[in-house]
Amino acid sequence: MARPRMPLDLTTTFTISTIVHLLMAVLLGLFWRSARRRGAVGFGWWVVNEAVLTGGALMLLASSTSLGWLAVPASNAAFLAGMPTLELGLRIWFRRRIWPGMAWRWGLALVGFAIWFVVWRQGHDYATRSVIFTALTTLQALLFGHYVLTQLRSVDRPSRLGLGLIGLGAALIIVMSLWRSVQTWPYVGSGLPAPGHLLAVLMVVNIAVAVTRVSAMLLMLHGRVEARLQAVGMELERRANTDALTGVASRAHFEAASGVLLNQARASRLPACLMVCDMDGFKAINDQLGHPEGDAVLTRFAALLRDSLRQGDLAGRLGGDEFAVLLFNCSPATARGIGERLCQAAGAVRASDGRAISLSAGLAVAVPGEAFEALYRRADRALYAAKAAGRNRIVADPA
Ligand SMILES: Nc1nc2c(ncn2[C@@H]2O[C@H](COP(=O)(O)OP(=O)(O)OP(=O)(O)O)[C@@H](O)[C@H]2O)c(=O)[nH]1
Repeated sequence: MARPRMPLDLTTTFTISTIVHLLMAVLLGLFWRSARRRGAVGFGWWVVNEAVLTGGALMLLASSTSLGWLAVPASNAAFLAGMPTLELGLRIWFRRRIWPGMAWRWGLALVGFAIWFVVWRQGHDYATRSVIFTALTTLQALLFGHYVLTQLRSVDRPSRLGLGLIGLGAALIIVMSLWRSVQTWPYVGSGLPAPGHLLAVLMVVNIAVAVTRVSAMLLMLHGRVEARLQAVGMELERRANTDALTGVASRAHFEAASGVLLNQARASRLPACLMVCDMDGFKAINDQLGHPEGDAVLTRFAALLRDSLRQGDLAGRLGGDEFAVLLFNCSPATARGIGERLCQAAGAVRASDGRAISLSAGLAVAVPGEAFEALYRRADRALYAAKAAGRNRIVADPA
């Protein structure tokens, strides 16, 4: 058989390979430093993965030196460990179980290496070892690709995009390994070196896979950071909208949301009422039993208020012991009934010394097109009328 032309020799191939993996490892390492602060657990394993592959490529370079006896098996071990390390990173990243799924992966890497080692020790040539190696890599890539596919369903964009890219990398490895086997097969047992065009294509695919994988990881990291920022934003919004002590709407949120509900009521010609209520003699609870007990009574009352409302109604704390409820799609008669039941139920809220609380409430029915401020003024006037009439009652604004 004629010796084929060699456009690319082994040393150049391994040198390029080492540089590519080293660059990727450094790039990922830099991102990892910032990702760690944001809690991107698992990302570090991808840096390790790239470092292992760099080590593998470096040892391949050294295989033509006197260190060859150590470098050749060590580099093959590194490449066989590459795929399971990447999957380990993914599993930690997505907080998935590591065992028993990983046992198969590491088992295959170990057994595969043992087979390759025996073949190498028996003195078989490069082409024979290469065919065995590509068969093992194909199997590893198939298992890894299957894992990536099972994860695709359970993650959101852009993690899905990242996983898709990683899956593409695995598919590239499978196609390449099969092609490499077909190309190398005629040389098995011939003792000839690998054909040059094979090395060139391998190199290009190697670079493509490395770049694909690193881009995928960065994309996924970006997705994680975005998701965290979104969660933090939502939490901040929730805190701003909620009264910290009682858990009902804060004053600002109650006013804004009431404005929206009143507009909706007007547009759909539905009745809406505002009820403002204030505990009677609350100051005495604070003065006699202490501020913390006052807080506890406020919290208990707010829970009762939330439980007494229908879906679609809005409860808020306007300040101190004053609460308000916007009753949406609620007739004046129903609103009055709700208010009376609430005043009655308030008696079940007791302070630590056993005293029951009572409630005064003012009710105003929204005039279509009326602004929240005007409606509130009328409900507040009714509340004062309830206080003036002896407390523990509900008074409706006559307008
Ligand atoms: N424990 C507690 N007390 C508060 C809080 N905010 C305001 N207060 C107190 O609540 C009390 C409100 O008292 P008022 O509603 O004016 O008076 P009251 O004793 O309920 O009397 P009437 O409303 O006239 O029946 C004041 O003493 C405030 O200091 C709070 O977050 N926690």
